[in-house]
Amino acid sequence: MVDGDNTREFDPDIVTDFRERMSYGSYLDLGTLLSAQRPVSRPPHHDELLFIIQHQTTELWLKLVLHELESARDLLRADDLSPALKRIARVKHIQRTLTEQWSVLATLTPTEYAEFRGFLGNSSGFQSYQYRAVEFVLGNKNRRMLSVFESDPAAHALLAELLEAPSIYDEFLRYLARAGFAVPPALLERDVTQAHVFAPELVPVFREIYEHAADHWREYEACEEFVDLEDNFQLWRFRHLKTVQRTIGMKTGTGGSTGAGFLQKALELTFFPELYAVRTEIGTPA
Ligand code: HEM
Ligand SMILES: N[C@@H](CC(=O)c1ccccc1NC=O)C(=O)O
Repeated sequence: MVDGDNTREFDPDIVTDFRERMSYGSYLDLGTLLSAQRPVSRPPHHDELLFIIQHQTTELWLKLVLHELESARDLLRADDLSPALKRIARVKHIQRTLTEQWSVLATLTPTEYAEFRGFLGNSSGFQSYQYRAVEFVLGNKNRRMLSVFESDPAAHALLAELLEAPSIYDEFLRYLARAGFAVPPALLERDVTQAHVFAPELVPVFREIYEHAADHWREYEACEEFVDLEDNFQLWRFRHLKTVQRTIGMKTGTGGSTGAGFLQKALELTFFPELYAVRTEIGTPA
């Protein structure tokens, strides 16, 4: 119960002396985290803090997404399907948060944004290496993207490593092959530095899994998790496009692209096309 003055008494053992103890702020390195919001507009524009924090929180969540997806990929390689699915389940929640978060930035009006946009120079989300890393881990490889990071050796090295490594989908297909499914050998030996392209010969493998789900329950669940991942990723892209349209209309992007038109084309990129193609065939004669 609280006192009549609507304050709460400290419990007797509440710790208040942190001279020699780890505190909340020191554990989380809040000094570093909370000094990293440095508006560039002059005089500082009120809304630039929103813009910075929206991006920084996205980057923090992307860091965790990458951590979980790389781990899920490695677990698949080790035939540890259940823990891999646990990782993916977490990623899905983060994706939902990231998609929901667009509503905060949508409170930035076109007029407000135009007042500080000029200070952003050529910086753009196109240069987010973590976003690109997530695309690579999911299998949408594109060597050209590395050129953006020539001046950032650490980012370049990470992307180069992920470009050369099998994606989470490559590892899933290899897992299925080891489990006895007739995954086309060409897919297992493909050049993993290239984007995965639709392979019609893979669709019958998924058809078998979906039409005999009771016999392949774990694989069936895994397939649906992958579809959820792609679905969520596309929802984020769509919300980005819609936010861009309402904020800068058809203006060209600070990164040098045509802007909304360029982002629209990203909606046609696909990570796991065979998992969508199988839907057309389910329940039709073989
Ligand atoms: C008012 C808000 C925003 C506007 C007007 C905007 C605009 C744009 C535009 C025009 C592009 C195309 C590249 C270019 O020429 O610049 C782009 C790309 C991108 N933006 Fe944003 N953006 C906004 C917010 C965000 C936020 C909050 C994020 C989160 C990190 C983000 C991440 C990205 C990414 C990852 C790309 C590359 C997409 C791709 O390659 O398909 N953007 N943005
Ligand atoms: N490309 C955006 C600028 C922008 O949104 C941005 C600028 C710096 C850092 C991140 C950004 N976010 C997404 O592109 C524009 O053309 O207005």
